[in-house]
Amino acid sequence: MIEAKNLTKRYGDKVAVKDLSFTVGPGKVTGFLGPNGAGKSTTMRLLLGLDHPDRGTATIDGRRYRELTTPLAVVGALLEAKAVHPGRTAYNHLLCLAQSQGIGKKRVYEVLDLVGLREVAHKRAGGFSLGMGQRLGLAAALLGDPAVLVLDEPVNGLDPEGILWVRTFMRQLAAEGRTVFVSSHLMNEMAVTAEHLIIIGRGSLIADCPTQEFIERGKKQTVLVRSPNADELAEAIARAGGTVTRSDDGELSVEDLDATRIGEIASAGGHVLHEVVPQRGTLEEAFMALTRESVEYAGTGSTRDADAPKPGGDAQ
Ligand SMILES: Nc1ncnc2c1ncn2[C@@H]1O[C@H](COP(=O)(O)OP(=O)(O)OP(=O)(O)O)[C@@H](O)[C@H]1O
Repeated sequence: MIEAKNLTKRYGDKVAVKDLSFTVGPGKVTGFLGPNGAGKSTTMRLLLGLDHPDRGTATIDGRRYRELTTPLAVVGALLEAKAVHPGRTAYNHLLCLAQSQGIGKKRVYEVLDLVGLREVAHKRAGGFSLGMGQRLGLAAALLGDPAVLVLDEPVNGLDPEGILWVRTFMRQLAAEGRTVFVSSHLMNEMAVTAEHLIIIGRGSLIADCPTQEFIERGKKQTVLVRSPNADELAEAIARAGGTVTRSDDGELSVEDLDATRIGEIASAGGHVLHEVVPQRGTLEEAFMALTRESVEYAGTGSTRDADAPKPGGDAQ
């Protein structure tokens, strides 16, 4: 279990994280989302004892990182893909980490198997692809068999096969009962990977809820209806309380009634239906709607600031 309580961190005049409180529970993947500069990396650094909060606490299983005597056995972290000496073999890299905390060789081979790197264990990590580097990072995070994993952008830059592998692996780790806390800019990816979301903007909490609930909150649900009897059907739907918008090609967009009810109305009136399709919003739409206010440099239209948000730029 991860807990942030009134976490606040300033860099000079800049408040990177502001009175942020949340908990991340076990058994599911929790996504950590926010626009550029929202404070995600700072929060993860505070959690992992790499920086100190000005106020508040960040704890893992009730203890601050620096209070952990064998941190690898409590929390595994993946912060940067290539934080490995390029001349070192995968095996030696893991062995050095393991030995620093009294973990044996057997576990090194176990984690190499877990991430599918056993065959290249004695190859230099410098020659690894990005995907192999991520696998090695995950192997390192798992060395102490921790119940908590903190992963910063684990699928960034990976090809579809690599993304699928990391997604499946994270879900598997969560299914084993671990707490998996993962930051990402890839909305579509988070929508299918994370069961729960913690969303921040300008260092403050915007949402802490199940992914599905967040998507539904972001967009009013509509149902697309096609029928050769569109006029009569539109009237019947309106009489039943639906709000109907008709497009030029005769397609109906219905709010305030669900697809089942629309099917019943059509059937009762003897109207032929060609299509009844619930239109679900995407996580990206919900995210854009809810974080618009929180984007640091919104609306400047400027390309001068490297930190400026990239609306829609994270779509896959
Ligand atoms: N060491 C630092 N010194 C000064 N300002 C910092 C430092 N680290 C972060 N900041 C500022 O704090 C804010 C939050 O940054 P942070 O990197 O935590 O955001 P983020 O959500 O991880 O963003 P991104 O998605 O772009 O990585 C930003 O405005 C950033 O410029």
